[in-house]
Amino acid sequence: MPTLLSVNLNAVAMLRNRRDLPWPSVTALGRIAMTAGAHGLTVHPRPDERHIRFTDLPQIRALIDTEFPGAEFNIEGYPSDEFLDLVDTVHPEQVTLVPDDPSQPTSDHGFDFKAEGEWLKPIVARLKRQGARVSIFADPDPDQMDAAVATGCDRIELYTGPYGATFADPAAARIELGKLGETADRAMALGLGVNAGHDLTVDNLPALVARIPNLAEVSIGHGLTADALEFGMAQTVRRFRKACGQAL
Ligand SMILES: CC(=O)[C@@H](O)[C@H](O)COP(=O)(O)O
Ligand SMILES: NCC(=O)COP(=O)(O)O
Repeated sequence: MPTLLSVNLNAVAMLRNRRDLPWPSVTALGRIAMTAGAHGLTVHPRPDERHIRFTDLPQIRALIDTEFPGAEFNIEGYPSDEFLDLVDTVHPEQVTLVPDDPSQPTSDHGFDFKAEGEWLKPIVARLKRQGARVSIFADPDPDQMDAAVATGCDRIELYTGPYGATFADPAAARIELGKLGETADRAMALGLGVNAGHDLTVDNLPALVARIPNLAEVSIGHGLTADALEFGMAQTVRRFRKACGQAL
C-alpha cells in the first residue's frame, strides 16, 4: 500500500487571514487538492485561530462528505477540553494529538509517552469511542514506543522536523532518517500504524518512504503550499503523490 497524502490547509488559512476577505479559500484549495488525488485534508486549529478558524471545520467536513466520500479529515492539536469538544462536533476520521503550547510558532516535538502516557489514555479512549482513529505525535525515539502503544492509540505520527531541517546536509539527513526508521520499525513491531509529518518536501519524501515502506500517511502543509504558489495546487499534489511512491 503506497503512502497516502493528506494536505494540511493551515498555510492556506494563514494567507487568507491576512485580510478580512474570504480568499484564498480553504475549501476551494482543499477541493483542488482532493480532485488531484490527495487522500485527505488535515487542519491544526490553534486556540488563537491564527491559521485555521473553528468555523472552517464544518465547511471542510461538508466538502469531504458531499464531494469526496471515503476521504479522510485529520484534525491535529493539543487535547484541551476545548479541542476535544470541537473535534466532537466534526467527527474527523483521524485525530492527531500534538503536545503544542499555544505560544509555540509551530509544532516542534512529540509527546513524552513515558511521562504523559497515563494522562493520554482516557483521551485516546474518548476519541476512539467517538469513532476516530487516534494518532499521536512522536519524536524519533524507539525507546518511547512501548509507552506509546500503552496509551491505546492506533498510530503514531513521526515528527520529521529535524529531518526536514537537514535539506543542505546529506550526512545529517542520513542520521535523522536512521532515527525515524528505527522508531517506525519498533512502532510497527508493536502493532502501531505509522504516519509522518512536518517539513516534508518532494525532495525529502522519497528517502523517507524508501526507509519506511509501510508508512501509512504523510500530512504536508508548509512545503506543499510553497510549491503550490509555484506550480499550482493540482500539479503540486501530483508531484507530492509521486514522491510518496503513488502511481499517478
Ligand atoms: C503537527 C504538525 O507538525 C503540523 O500540524 C504543524 O504543526 C502544522 O501546523 P502549522 O503549519 O500551523 O505550523
Ligand atoms: N502533521 C504535519 C502537518 O500536517 C504538516 O506539517 P508541515 O508540512 O506544515 O510542516
